[in-house]
Amino acid sequence: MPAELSPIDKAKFAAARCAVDFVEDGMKVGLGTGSTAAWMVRCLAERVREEGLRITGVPTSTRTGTLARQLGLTVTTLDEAKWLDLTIDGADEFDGELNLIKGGGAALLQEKIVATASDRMIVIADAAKEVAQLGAFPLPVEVVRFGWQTTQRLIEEVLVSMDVLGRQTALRQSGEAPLITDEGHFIIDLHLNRIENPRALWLALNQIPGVVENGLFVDICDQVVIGGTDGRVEIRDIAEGTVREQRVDFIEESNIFLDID
Ligand SMILES: O=C[C@H](O)[C@H](O)[C@H](O)COP(=O)(O)O
Repeated sequence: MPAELSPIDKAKFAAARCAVDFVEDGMKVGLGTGSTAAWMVRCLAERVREEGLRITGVPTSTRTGTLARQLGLTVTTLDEAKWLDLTIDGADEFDGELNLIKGGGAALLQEKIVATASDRMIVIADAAKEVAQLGAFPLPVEVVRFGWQTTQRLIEEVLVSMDVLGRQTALRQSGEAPLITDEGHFIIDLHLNRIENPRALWLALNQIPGVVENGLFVDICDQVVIGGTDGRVEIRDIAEGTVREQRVDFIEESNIFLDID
């Protein structure tokens, strides 16, 4: 392993490397977005190269699609694949019930569609992503551009009516301009501090005209794989109620570490 790989990248790699072992020959796999998911795409590509695994990937963003193609993975659209065996993705936060906040990288809409169209969703994360209660990470809400300020006001009204603690909302920027998602929408980030009832908030936000989707994933994730900087990995399964530990080797000669930007 190159010396420049940071401890956090080691943890992300460990989680990703362990999770791709759940992928079997012939599977259709949802490919998440973000820095942890990028490790998963690299690990999957390595398994395809070395073991001749035949898998079809459905990317959840333009950038994941580009990376997957560059690494030689076969990718298709969700409409072509129709239904997936498994989706592996990162998260910004997860709680004890495996509710998630996602969308720090603005890919929440495609991520939620793809994860929902999968038999199973596995989240890969470093330990810092685990929280007792969701909400310290700003909750992203994807909104259509038309009338976005009205939508923002309606979101704030919902937060007041639900007695949510923090109520600051902000249009996400990309440099000087508003960030535009892959689907051509804006993102409004909600700075809430703490979310008492993720399910109620998820449903209430999605009732607002102009809201396309929000980054709360409730009852979608089945398993979380938590990577440690020393290669130790914990696998928690919510349905089975099990916790397992495993160890991942950092293989110095692996090609996987050579194409990191
Ligand atoms: O929109 C982005 C996604 O939801 C990511 O999976 C999430 O932000 C976690 O990203 P990272 O693995 O880079 O922390």
